Amino acid sequence: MEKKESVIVVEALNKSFGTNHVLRNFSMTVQQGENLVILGKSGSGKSVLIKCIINLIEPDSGKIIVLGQDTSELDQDEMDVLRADVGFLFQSNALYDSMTVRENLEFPLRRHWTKERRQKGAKEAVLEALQDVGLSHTIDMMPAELSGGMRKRIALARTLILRPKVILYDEPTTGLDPITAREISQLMLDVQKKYNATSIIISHDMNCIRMTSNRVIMLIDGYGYANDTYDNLCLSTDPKIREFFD
Ligand SMILES: Nc1ncnc2c1ncn2[C@@H]1O[C@H](COP(=O)(O)OP(=O)(O)OP(=O)(O)O)[C@@H](O)[C@H]1O
Repeated sequence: MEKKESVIVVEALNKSFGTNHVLRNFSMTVQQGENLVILGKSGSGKSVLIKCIINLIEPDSGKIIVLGQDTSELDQDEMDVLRADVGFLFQSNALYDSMTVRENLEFPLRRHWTKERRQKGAKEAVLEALQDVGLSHTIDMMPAELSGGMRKRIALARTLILRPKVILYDEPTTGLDPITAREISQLMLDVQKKYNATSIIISHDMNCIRMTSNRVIMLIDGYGYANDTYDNLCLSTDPKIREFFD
């Protein structure tokens, strides 16, 4: 089998808040081009894990390597550079309501691109990102004029505009109707294919997980309880796993 590069490595991660031991010796590896789903009950520590990976929360112990760099060794500037390679799709979408779609998409370029690069490439970058999510016609619209599914697509376009090597999806289909949720899942697959991006997806939506995952890690009591494909987990008779699939 082809040996792929590890894009994210988490080793023996521990994180507690007082007596609440959220992550206990948690380890995982995400390979280049892979869509990895983290599945766990509410409060199981999925968001804490993602926040540790992008250094928004400091772990108590353990090691996190993102794109070959040990995040604990990076200063603020180096972390900012790394964050440009790690796109985050927030559950809330986090679009700016007072800006048009175009301005929302230009926003990350202001922070991460030089002025010269912006002047040369911003227009094309916005157009391509909108094309990727099938919403070129919304360029001059305001977020309030868009449906929930369209806002999610625009938020994804804004994530894609910096061509991230890694995309972190936080419950990408929550709050959407089943048909729109399916369209977003398909779009996530299209993005994986087009950009060969590596993704971590936090989700409870079993349809989304079935469609998008190459592998699923189940986070239970702070441990990586199971680590397998959706299809294999589906066949498991373990009651803790069945809880999610029945
Ligand atoms: N900054 C914080 N301070 C104290 N406790 C926190 C903090 N952030 C998270 N926690 C606690 O860590 C635990 C895991 O929270 P987390 O948000 O990671 O859960 P989750 O699996 O993402 O849940 P959900 O699916 O509901 O979003 C919870 O008990 C939460 O109260």
